[in-house]
Amino acid sequence: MIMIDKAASKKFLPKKISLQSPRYWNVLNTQDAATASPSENVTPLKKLKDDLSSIASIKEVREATSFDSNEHDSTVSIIVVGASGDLAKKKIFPALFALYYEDCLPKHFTVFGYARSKMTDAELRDMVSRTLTCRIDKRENCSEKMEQFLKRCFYHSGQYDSEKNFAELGTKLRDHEGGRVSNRLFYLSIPPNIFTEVVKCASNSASSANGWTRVIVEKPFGRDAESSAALTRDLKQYLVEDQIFRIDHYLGKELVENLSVLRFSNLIFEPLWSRQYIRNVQFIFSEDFGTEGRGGYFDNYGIIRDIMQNHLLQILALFAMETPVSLDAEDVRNEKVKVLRSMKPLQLENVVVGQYKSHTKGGVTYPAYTDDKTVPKGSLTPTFAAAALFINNARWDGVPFLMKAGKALHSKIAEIRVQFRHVPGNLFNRSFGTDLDRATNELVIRVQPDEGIYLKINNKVPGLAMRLDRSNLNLHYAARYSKEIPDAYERLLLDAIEGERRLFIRSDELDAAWALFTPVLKELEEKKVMPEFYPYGSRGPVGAHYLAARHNVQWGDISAEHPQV
Ligand SMILES: NC(=O)C1=CN([C@@H]2O[C@H](COP(=O)(O)OP(=O)(O)OC[C@H]3O[C@@H](n4cnc5c(N)ncnc54)[C@H](OP(=O)(O)O)[C@@H]3O)[C@@H](O)[C@H]2O)C=CC1
Ligand SMILES: O=C1O[C@H](COP(=O)(O)O)[C@@H](O)[C@H](O)[C@H]1O
Repeated sequence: MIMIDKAASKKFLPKKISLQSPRYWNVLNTQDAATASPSENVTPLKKLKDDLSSIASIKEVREATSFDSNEHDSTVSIIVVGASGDLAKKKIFPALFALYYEDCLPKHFTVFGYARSKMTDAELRDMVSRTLTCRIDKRENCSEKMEQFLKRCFYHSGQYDSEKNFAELGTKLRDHEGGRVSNRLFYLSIPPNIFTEVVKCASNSASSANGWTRVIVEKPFGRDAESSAALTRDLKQYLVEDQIFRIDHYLGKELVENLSVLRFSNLIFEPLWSRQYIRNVQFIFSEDFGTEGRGGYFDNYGIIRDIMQNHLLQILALFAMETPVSLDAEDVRNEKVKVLRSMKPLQLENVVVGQYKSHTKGGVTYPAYTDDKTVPKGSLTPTFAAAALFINNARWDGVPFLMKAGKALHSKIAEIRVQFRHVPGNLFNRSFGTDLDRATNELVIRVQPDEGIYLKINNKVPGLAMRLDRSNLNLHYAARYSKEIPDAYERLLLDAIEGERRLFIRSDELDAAWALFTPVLKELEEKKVMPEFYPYGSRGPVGAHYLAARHNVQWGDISAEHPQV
């Protein structure tokens, strides 16, 4: 067995990139940055911007600023393991094409699909071509670019536990690398029960001999603290932590990435970001479709593992963390871990679970969760959950952090709602009638769809009377920015290629996340807690409102009107 040479792999571990990445520098080359006010902090970057002022595309910036003098002599091979599957078709190949389209991929790159299905290169290209679209705002040379991209895509059929098949893949990769320094990124887009065998075969028989080898691991990372720790232990027989890129695609979403910018580069928010001014924070995820087609996977996990333990908890950690020492991956992840480890153990009494049932509306009958043939009859798996969490630290003591996630609800939305405290001794109390709660400020960060940030403020209605209403200071992305927002997988794939780990989950973060949810998940299962049934397409179980009310909270999305321009 050829173990990964840890010394060698360390040697090829990437440089610290973070804000040093040319991609991040390029931000300052945009029209918006040109309007940034001068400050000491900006000076070195401004200088860089000036130096780069004649450079137009991201690719040119990458080339002009490359730290790596060997970049032109090195190759990157991206191996999509499970290439015949849903995620590969839906997200990974389209994201790779988008990066190619934007000239963000290295000069020498190759994409290899790997799966058991028999396919020729041409058949893979045909499959991939059906999934590709061009940017809405930039359709020039689209078909030409697609053709060029597809020429870089290849396929190798093999078993997931066959070192021989991976060695064959390795040989093909070597042929394509043509003697250059070889860097290899394996994307495990396969069911989790085969992660370890694939990593074993890939590392033993197809890892790079002279460059880096990285592995992107899709969720789920286990289904509780023990299985997650076992998975990490198993992977670490073949990889060092720095080679493992645990993906949580919510961290790649534009508005989630913007959270730190909003907090740490605007003086007006950070001083308010604590128990002193914030009454509660809400993390809301809802989908207007059920688990159709994924019931088999979902029934073993449920909504708490599928959405809360990872996507929503990651957002919470970013929201609540202290200011990191820097934006380097380790500094940011250190702060996130501290938040997760400061959380009060989640009690069953602070959790509500639900499951959707069939509902007929406008002559259309929508199925119940258990109507899916891949779901066992009588399954108690929650398709909805709400939870009240608390952070036992000086900044957040006593502030309820509410989460709500559900499938087959009335809308598709993901948002963060920050409800501020009442204005003490408010002079305008009488102008609001009796519902003072409605007069508190609320900051809404709409992660998707129709990205935006708006702040609900009280405002005088123009006229001779002293009448107040609630209005929105509204940053609506579609109106403000003409550029299309990249898909989360684009950002994360590019980060993995560049060795930027900030948006990937470190093993101690994962342990802390599971430590928080595992006891309550076990209790739900052991006690066979009955989910509250809610009709497909509804707003979910009323239990979620009682839970919020017990913590003096009203869900902000209930009466929400979503402002646009
Ligand atoms: N689909 C999605 O939207 C999301 C998926 N994920 C995660 O990404 C990974 C891939 O997801 P997805 O593409 O939906 O998965 P699929 O079920 O489509 O599986 C991907 C490929 O793996 C192979 N495969 C499937 N089942 C097995 C099995 N039991 N044993 C061995 N090989 C198998 C198949 O390829 P072949 O038969 O050709 O070898 C299949 O095409 C999973 O870990 C999933 O949890 C995460 C977030 C969202
Ligand atoms: O990880 C998952 O995310 C999707 C939702 O992702 P989005 O980017 O479309 O919001 C969810 O549907 C799926 O159940 C879950 O596994």
